[in-house]
Amino acid sequence: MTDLSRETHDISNPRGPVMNSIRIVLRTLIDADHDCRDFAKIRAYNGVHFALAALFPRLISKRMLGLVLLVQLVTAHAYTWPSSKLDALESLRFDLDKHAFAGFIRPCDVFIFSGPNSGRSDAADWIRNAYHDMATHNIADGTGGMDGSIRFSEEQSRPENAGDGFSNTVGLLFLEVNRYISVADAFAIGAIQAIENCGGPEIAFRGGRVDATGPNSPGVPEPQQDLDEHIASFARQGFTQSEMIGLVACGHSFGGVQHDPFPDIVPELNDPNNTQSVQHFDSTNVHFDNNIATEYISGTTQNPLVVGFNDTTNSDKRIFGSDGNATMLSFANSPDLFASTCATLFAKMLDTVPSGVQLTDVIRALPVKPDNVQLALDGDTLRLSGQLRLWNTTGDVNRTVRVIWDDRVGGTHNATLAAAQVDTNSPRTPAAWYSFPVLSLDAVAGIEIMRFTVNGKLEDQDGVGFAVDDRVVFANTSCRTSSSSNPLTARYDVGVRSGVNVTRVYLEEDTFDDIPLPIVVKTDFPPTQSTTPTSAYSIWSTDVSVDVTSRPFDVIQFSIGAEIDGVKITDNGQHVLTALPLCPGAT
Ligand code: HEM
Repeated sequence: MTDLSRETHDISNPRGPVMNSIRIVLRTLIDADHDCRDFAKIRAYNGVHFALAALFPRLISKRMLGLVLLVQLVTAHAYTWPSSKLDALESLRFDLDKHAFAGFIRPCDVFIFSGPNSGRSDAADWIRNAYHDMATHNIADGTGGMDGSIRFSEEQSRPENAGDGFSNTVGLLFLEVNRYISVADAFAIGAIQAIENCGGPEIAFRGGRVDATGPNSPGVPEPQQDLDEHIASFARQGFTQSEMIGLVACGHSFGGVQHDPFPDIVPELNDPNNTQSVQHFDSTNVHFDNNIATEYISGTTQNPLVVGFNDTTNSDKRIFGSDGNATMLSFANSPDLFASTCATLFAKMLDTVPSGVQLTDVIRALPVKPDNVQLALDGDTLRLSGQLRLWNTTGDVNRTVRVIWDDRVGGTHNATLAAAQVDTNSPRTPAAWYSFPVLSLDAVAGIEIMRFTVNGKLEDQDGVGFAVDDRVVFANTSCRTSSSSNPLTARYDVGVRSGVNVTRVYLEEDTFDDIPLPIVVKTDFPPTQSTTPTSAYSIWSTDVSVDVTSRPFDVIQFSIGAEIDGVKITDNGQHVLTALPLCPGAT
């Protein structure tokens, strides 16, 4: 029997209650490197061709350039499902309703750390959090940037990071961190969702930020610094003076300055509708709009960094006025210009990463996306379950959606999906969800590829299809070996397809190390085929025992991983231990 509590790193309560709660969220690892597209290579390839074309126009045919352009267009718009990392990033980026953090920014004035009327909002905290994470960047030496370093208490305790907005943000956004979603990617998506969900423009998102393992050098601008210091600070971060004006105005479309961390800027307001005494930057502090500029230009602004009683800390006044108000005037005159400028600047801010970090292309929503597709072995049958998302589609009771799948022996089968729900709450784009019926597949025939039809129109990823891996699957004979609540004990069974070169099978448990960074703890299955083999699969089994004394809030769940021909795969499943049935005879 494998004692997971001993095999696991000692992660018991490394960072207090927040870390305890984040460990509830368990998902999958960087092992999925086999299915990550190599964007670096594609970009390098394209770059070389364009450079050659510029130098030797006759050598590179128009046709070839057209091909390169096409490759760029395609890679900028979609990726091929499945890709564990891109699927997870795409989901967090677009499926707001599927993720816990939607409730923290919807409606936009939610501030879950206090009752209503606090004057604060999670949305404003998340935007400021992203800026302060990025603002340590040094364009000269490539250090700092969006790398999640603001999660370290050493960084949070610096005067430049005054207030509890960062610890609040880290606590909430860590809920979405896992082997596929770095802390910094979660911070970036959190800021994007806050902005888009609260009236802001659509912001291009690239994934792949790499988390720092310790705090960065200080470098976030502070209000008492003078204009030259701010221009120099933004230049060090990689922003021109006019970009500085824009980015500050865009960020300060949300939130305000609190009395508590900034008593020299904002007095106690003694307002029951603003219990944390926040003097807001504009009159629409939980909504993105150009009021930050119109109120500034019209002279009605109450922005505490413009009309604060202490002129030393009126940094927005100095910054906004540093080009004779030209930029702010243009923003005041055009909400569209303000929105498009902010979309560009926010994206630049979020894409400012330490040198060497290679971000993906902009991640766009897949028009047709299977979700949570799972296979489970049940005797001689494979049970296929899952969902399908149709993007940018409203509910239509008359729509017929079918799944078609090819098995391994030349057969083709199909079934109709049931309409499940329509998400209309995404900031802009509705999505219709469909559920697979319980599908029983002959285990010997297995499954290779799915396709879908929507009202008869074929959706098959341009002929590639949607691949399903039936080589190593969870087996429904898995069960709890005792009803004890501590330790929790179970036997996990996995079906390994006959004839497949499987060198290793293991349970994966997503958790965090002491840094904290997401890790996957693996528990190997002994390479024996102990229980009755089905005609198509042999069964590998392992016992687990988990001492939950130090992790009372954790959901103990595992995914199934394996190495086949030296390549790691995972089912990305969430096989919850307490959801397993009791084994026959167990008490
Ligand atoms: C010279 C540059 C900047 C200075 C001196 C500055 C200063 C400040 C100060 C003193 C606060 C009050 C914080 C609190 O009370 O908790 C604040 C809030 C905020 N800042 Fe800035 N800021 C700057 C640039 C930016 C930028 C570039 C962004 C984003 C793009 C940004 C986004 C925010 C947001 C969203 C808040 C509101 C936070 C909340 O209400 O919880 N700031 N800023």
